[in-house]
Order: sequence, then C-alpha cells, then structure tokens
Amino acid sequence: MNTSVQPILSARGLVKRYGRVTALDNADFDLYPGEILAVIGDNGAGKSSLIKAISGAVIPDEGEIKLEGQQVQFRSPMEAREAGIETVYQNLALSPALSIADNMFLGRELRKPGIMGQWFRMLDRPAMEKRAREKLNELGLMTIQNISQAVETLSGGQRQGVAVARAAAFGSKVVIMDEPTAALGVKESRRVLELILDVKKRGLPIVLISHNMPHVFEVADRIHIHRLGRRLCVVDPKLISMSDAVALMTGAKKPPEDALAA
Ligand SMILES: Nc1ncnc2c1ncn2[C@@H]1O[C@H](COP(=O)(O)OP(=O)(O)OP(=O)(O)O)[C@@H](O)[C@H]1O
Repeated sequence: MNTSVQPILSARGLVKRYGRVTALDNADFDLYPGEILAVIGDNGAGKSSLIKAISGAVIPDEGEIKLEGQQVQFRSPMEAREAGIETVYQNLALSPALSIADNMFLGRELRKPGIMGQWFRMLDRPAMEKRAREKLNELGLMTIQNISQAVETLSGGQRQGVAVARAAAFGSKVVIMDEPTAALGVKESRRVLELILDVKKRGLPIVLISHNMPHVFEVADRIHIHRLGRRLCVVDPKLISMSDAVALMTGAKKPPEDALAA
C-alpha cells in the first residue's frame, strides 16, 4: 500500500466520552485509496465508536476528520452518506418488510411526477427495481431472483448481500463494514468476503471491522490495531502472524518501533 499518497479519509486526536467512560482517547485513523483496512481490537477497545465518529453516527467531543484532505464535521449518518461514505452497520439497518429494491433506495427513493404534476412526486418503483437489479447483477448477487421480494424472506447471507450492495452502489468514496460476517454461516461468509474483494476491485476503499482473524488476514491490505480507545499501531498482514496480531491487540506484546505507519 502506497502510504506516501494522501489518505482518502483520516482522523486525528478523536475523543469520545460517555459519562466516565472514554470510548475514544486521542484516536488517529488513516484510510488510503483502494485499500482494504481492517480494524481489530479487543471487546470495548473503541472500534465501533471510531467507526461511528467517521460515519457521522456519533459526534466526537474532540479531534478532526478529513475526507480527501478537507476537514469535515458530520452531524448525522445522512451527511456522511451525502459525502460518499456508506456504512454497513452490525444490525444492517434494513427494513425487513420492505422489498430488496425499496431497501436499496431507503432514504433516497427515486421519484417521478404524479398526476398532480411536480408537487406530488410518486415513488418510481420500476426505475428503482431496474437500478437495484443492475447493481445486484453487477456485484454477482445472481441468487436473488425477485427484486420485489421482502427482505425478511431472504437468508442471512442474502440480507448481508443487499446491505453490502447498497453500500457499494451508493458509496462513492468509502465503504465501512462493521462485523459483516459475524452472524453468517461458512458459505454465506465466503460470499460476503468475495463481495468485499469485488468492491475493492471496483476501486472503492473499505474499512472492515472484524473479530474474525482468518477473514481479516485473508482480505486486508493493512491492519489497524485499536487498543484502549486509540490506534496502537498499523501492521502488514503479510509480515505478521495472526497470533502476534492478537498479542498486540490484547496488550500481551508491545508494537515494534516501525509499526506505527506500516
Ligand atoms: N452509547 C454508549 N453509552 C455508554 N458507553 C458506551 C456507549 N457506546 C460505547 N460505550 C463504551 O465505550 C467503550 C468502547 O465501546 P465500543 O463499542 O466502541 O468498543 P468496540 O471495540 O466496538 O467493542 P466490541 O468489540 O465489544 O463491539 C466501551 O467501554 C463501551 O461500553
């Protein structure tokens, strides 16, 4: 990974306190163009808080965030989405009773003029279904036959696929995935890992938060190790063993001198 270029998304000195708990304690973050950056850390290390801060879901108490070198202050996930940062949260944020197409366009529905003209714009369902089908085909999610099928009737892997496809379809700059394989079986996890690699092939950088070390080591270009609310170090999965990464994460081992900007 060429870290001499400007990061597409970066953060410096992020602090987030919840009462007496400091979830983020002077945390830094850098994501470079075209890479898959895994974020790993023990339970409670502050990974979700970090991701929420850079995706607009929480507002940090201190620190700065830059997107393509420009300082940004997202006050909501919608603002981050509008800036090109799409997040697949652990709970997927899908509406089970709605169709695949409706879920893909949730919050940014396509509309057309209604019978009363421009004042009453109706949902353009055929256009949304066509675009959703194109996106899913493009991402190789051919197993989904019927785009108007309700999401609650899909398997866990297919649901994850819809959430990832939505992020990949609309994320113009960054896709963030929080534990995308946590609730999935072996086959479904495999498909999601392939999807992550597909998204990377299409040129979008990805932040992957995961507890699954084999998955992290399989797809990540770099690994950001988060500990006690801050970035401890960044390591190259080709140069470190899984057990050493876990030892760094848990504090059993200290990071080498040169691991800060790997
Ligand atoms: N909304 C909140 N209110 C109070 N405390 C919170 C809140 N969100 C996070 N915390 C606390 O902040 C710390 C960091 O939590 P966070 O969820 O960011 O960690 P994590 O690394 O994602 O953990 P896990 O791997 O267990 O999901 C924890 O001590 C957690 O209890």
